[in-house]
Amino acid sequence: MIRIAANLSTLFADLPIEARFEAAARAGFAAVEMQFPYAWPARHIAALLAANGLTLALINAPAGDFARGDRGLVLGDEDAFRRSIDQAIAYAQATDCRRVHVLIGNGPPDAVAVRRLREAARRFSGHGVALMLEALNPLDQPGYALPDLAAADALRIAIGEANVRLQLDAYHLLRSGGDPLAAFDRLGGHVGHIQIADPSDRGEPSEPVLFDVLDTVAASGWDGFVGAEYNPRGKTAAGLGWARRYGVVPGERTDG
Ligand SMILES: O=C(O)[C@@H](O)C(=O)CO
Ligand SMILES: [Mg+2]
Repeated sequence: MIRIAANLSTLFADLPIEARFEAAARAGFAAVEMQFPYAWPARHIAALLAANGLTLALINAPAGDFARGDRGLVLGDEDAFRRSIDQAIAYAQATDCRRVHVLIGNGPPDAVAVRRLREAARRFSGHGVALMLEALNPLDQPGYALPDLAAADALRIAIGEANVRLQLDAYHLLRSGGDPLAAFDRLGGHVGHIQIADPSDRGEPSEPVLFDVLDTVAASGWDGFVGAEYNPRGKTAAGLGWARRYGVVPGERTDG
């Protein structure tokens, strides 16, 4: 059975953080992910996970000031990047989270970026954490270092550490004309996390290709999590019908 994780930065986002965890558990999720948990102490997040019987599948490392246009710290000041990795490790340890997405920044990843990411991956490895690389589509995120999965995979290979994995976000791929099924077929062995949203408006999954992706991934025996990283068109709980066939059913939780 495929494991769907509620992205608590986008789902139930109208609720205070404590209520988001409760609502995810009540809706039938056994796992959650968070883009940036850093506004809350790590021990608070850990307590919310424990109280609601949830696994934290993925967090992002701090990526700078999103509102100002930052999309990662790898290409910037070395100390700021190191501090972001320190903070990500502290949160991953406190919450037993095994995947940390490191956003790169705007501009092509150069040799310095490769070296910094290799050091970060080695540090993550000591804590049982995988370093995730995700492509962000150029329509929404012009200038981002990894505009497609091929660029993310090239960077993975250049870094050359076994715990560097791809984060296949079907929304980003579809939005820029990519084919997530072909991508999974080609690179599935290196994919450590998947995310979905409808390509039309980043809302609830409705395009048939997304269900083809989920069914193909489930049939393949791939054992990661699929993050529901979308912006609900209405109340989150009312839009979760799509997830029932993947085991997200109120009152019928399976283990994350
Ligand atoms: O798809 C996205 O935008 C996210 O997965 C992300 O981590 C950047 O915030
Ligand atoms: Mg994503």
